[in-house]
Amino acid sequence: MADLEIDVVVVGAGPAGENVVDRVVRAGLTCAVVEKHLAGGECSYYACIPSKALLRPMDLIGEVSRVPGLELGPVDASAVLARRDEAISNLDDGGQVEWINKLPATLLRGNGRLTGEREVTVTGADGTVTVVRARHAVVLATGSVPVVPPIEGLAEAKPWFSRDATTVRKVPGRLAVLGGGVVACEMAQALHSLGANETTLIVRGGQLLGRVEPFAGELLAEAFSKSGINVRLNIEAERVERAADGTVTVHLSDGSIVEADELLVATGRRPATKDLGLDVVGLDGKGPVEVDDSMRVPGSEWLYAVGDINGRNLLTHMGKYQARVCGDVIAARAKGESEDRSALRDTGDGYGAPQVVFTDPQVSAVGRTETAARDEGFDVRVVEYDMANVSGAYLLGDGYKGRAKAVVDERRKVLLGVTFAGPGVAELVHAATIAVTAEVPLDKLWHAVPSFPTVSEIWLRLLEEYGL
Ligand SMILES: Cc1cc2nc3c(=O)[nH]c(=O)nc-3n(C[C@H](O)[C@H](O)[C@H](O)COP(=O)(O)OP(=O)(O)OC[C@H]3O[C@@H](n4cnc5c(N)ncnc54)[C@H](O)[C@@H]3O)c2cc1C
Ligand SMILES: NC(=O)c1ccc[n+]([C@@H]2O[C@H](COP(=O)([O-])OP(=O)(O)OC[C@H]3O[C@@H](n4cnc5c(N)ncnc54)[C@H](O)[C@@H]3O)[C@@H](O)[C@H]2O)c1
Repeated sequence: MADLEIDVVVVGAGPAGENVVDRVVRAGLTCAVVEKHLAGGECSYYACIPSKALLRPMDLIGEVSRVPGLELGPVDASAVLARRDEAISNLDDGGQVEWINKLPATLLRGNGRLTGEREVTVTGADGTVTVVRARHAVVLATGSVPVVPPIEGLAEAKPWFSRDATTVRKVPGRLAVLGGGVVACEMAQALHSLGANETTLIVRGGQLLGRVEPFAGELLAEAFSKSGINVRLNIEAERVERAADGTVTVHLSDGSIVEADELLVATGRRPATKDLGLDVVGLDGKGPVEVDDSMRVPGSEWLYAVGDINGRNLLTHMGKYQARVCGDVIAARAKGESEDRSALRDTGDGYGAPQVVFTDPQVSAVGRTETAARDEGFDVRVVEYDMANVSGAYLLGDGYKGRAKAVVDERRKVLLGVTFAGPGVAELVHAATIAVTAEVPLDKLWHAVPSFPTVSEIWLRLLEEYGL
């Protein structure tokens, strides 16, 4: 016998979970959301928001240093950390709780676990157990957790993970970072700008940001080295130890060592499926929870998964997009409505989600890289352009360095992917997202005239390079 019967139960109140709640309640269904920590999830308190708050001063330092006549004062790290604290509401989720209550939806504090068909058992911090039964759907939105690589001595050395870096109280003078992906690059640069004077990245692969076009990683590596961040490529960490005085020593595969006050491990994330009761639906919980394009677990009539847990794209905006699809699908199915609407299927993940890396230079990209497009068998043509030659970019500051690359499907004359690297390119990517997802033919794109003198004139230059 359930303690609570409700239309929809969502496990995890991160951005993905909260958006499902929003959509199903708007559609007139009742909903309970289970959260074991803070309503708002990783993104609001430990990931996107604090990291971007810590990166913003570095962005401005870059801007100011590129314009003659402006003077850069010393960075007051404590003021930056205070603004970060404000941005994460001092780890208080009161605002989110109020929002959930107002929807209205029911927030159940505690650990959620599948315990039967359409059934979630919530165990509160005080041991209280509540059994909730969903009439229509259970949605898993528990996010992801950092991967801990199997390196000798690593766990004993008590390394930092992304949460420690984003909620930092005292910036370490010497920082070692394991990994060369997004978290590693963003947090290395943020902490370096706030006083981590000796920062070293230990990167297994041959480039930073291994999933984007190589030129973007190269531009970033160049900027890192110019600012004094040490990048060690093609190298493995073999052993880690922490001495009594707190110094962490990382022993590398070439016999050298890196000494630091803290070691940040940023080697990817895995879906948060531990103790979620996935065996109830015959899943082993070893990888992401696979879903179809309606976000439902194949073979189940009632179980859905959105956000990081399904492994499609570990990005807040894509988790929220999946949540909109999922919430609307659940509502349509509950009401017996037709599902013949494009908004009821996730196609956005398939095109390749847009992503911005908030480093200096920023990197923004959408769609396929050249390599991915070729591997998929497209008839590819590539155009590239040096963004320093765009008037709008030149006016942003002296020595502007940036590059853009477009991957064209020659058969259909549409864009398959676009990548920008350079200061301020975050805001360029949405135009690219529209062009790529809407498959705008290049000869139509030609008539979308960018304003002068904006950096957006890069679009004109790319099309001219193409031959229009
Ligand atoms: C340092 C860092 C920076 C990032 N920056 C960006 C960025 O700038 N832009 C971007 O798009 N993405 C960014 N990301 C990725 C982004 O944070 C995630 O994609 C996003 O948080 C995923 O949302 P989610 O709702 O799936 O999961 P989460 O945000 O992880 O939320 C899951 C929630 O479920 C709860 N939960 C877990 N298990 C249970 C359970 N059994 N019972 C009850 N509750 C449970 C958790 O406590 C949590 O609140 C960043 C990630 C990191 C690590
Ligand atoms: N601005 C943003 O949108 C943003 C910012 C931060 C994080 N995120 C998301 O969070 C997710 C996690 O980020 P991340 O940087 O942890 O993962 P990632 O997958 O981007 O990078 C992981 C890095 O660790 C390396 N690595 C993996 N195993 C290793 C090992 N055993 N030893 C040494 N190196 C190893 C990889 O080669 C890679 O360089 C990403 O998928 C990203 O989408 C997004």
